[in-house]
Amino acid sequence: MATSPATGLPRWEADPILSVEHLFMRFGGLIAVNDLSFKVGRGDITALIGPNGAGKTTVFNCITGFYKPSEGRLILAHGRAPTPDEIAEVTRIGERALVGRDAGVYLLERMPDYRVSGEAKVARTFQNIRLFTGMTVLENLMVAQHNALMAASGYSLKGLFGLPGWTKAQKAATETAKYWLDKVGLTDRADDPAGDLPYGAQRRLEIARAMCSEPILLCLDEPAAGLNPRESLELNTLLRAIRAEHGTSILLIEHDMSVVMEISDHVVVLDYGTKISDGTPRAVKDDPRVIAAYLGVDEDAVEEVEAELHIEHAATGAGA
Ligand SMILES: Nc1ncnc2c1ncn2[C@@H]1O[C@H](COP(=O)(O)OP(=O)(O)OP(=O)(O)O)[C@@H](O)[C@H]1O
Repeated sequence: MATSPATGLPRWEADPILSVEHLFMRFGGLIAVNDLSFKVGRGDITALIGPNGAGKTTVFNCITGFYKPSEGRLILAHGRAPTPDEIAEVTRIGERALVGRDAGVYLLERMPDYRVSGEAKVARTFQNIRLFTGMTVLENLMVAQHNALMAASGYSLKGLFGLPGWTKAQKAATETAKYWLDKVGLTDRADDPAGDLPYGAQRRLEIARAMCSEPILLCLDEPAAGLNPRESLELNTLLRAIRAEHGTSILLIEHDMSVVMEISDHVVVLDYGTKISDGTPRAVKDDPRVIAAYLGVDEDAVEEVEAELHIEHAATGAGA
């Protein structure tokens, strides 16, 4: 387990980059997220797991500003860990962030999605791939840097006249795009439409696109979905490299247990919107509540139930 040398505590307790506090998300009468609290350690790979409909994507949507939570606080820390006084201060004054010289505290529940990505530096990918399929692979990575390029243009016509600040920013954006193309093994496909890439390559391109915005926290919604075993292994290597070489903290939703158990430092388990377990992969795997809710459904048991259902369907003439 990754622990803090100073305190011996797990990193997510000693130095959280994200603290989710008493998060609720209600859709009419449905409570999709129910008083959820957990922490994401700086530099950790944290997995959010749970059965279908447990509320994982809703949590992501709250963190990344796509949903405004019904209740709760989402504290993102830049630089050193903020003190409780700093957190209390930004909460009290009603601002979305308090940014000092060596630290910044961002309250994500107060920010729309474009500020979460642009200011708080939280990037995400989606369960269903959302690339610009008609644009080339390289263009997808340049579009991801639109914010930086617009800032360099002074939101004016500087770009059209090729002024030095703009030209420099454009060169830097191209270099960043080339770097990530190389990292995800897509340099030779740079000029092909993104929609022509095989599925696994599109998933890697999505991660590269998210990394072009230089996030401090990368949120990945089922990055291994639809990947074959070789591609899953490559994904593990890529995520480890992102963490090791860029110090980016990673929060991922994943159903593929080989990915979760292999690369996570910390696993948080949801069931019906409530946290049922939180700890190291090993601790969570052995937790009876998790076994009961999720991991414990072994294939034999599933097959038995399915067989029974088929017999019932046949007897009643119902179902396919
Ligand atoms: N926009 C919405 N409006 C109404 N209900 C919603 C909305 N988004 C999610 N839900 C409901 O909230 C619950 C949690 O859904 P969510 O997609 O977060 O689960 P999940 O754990 O990500 O599931 P999966 O693993 O299947 O993707 C579900 O009952 C879902 O139907």
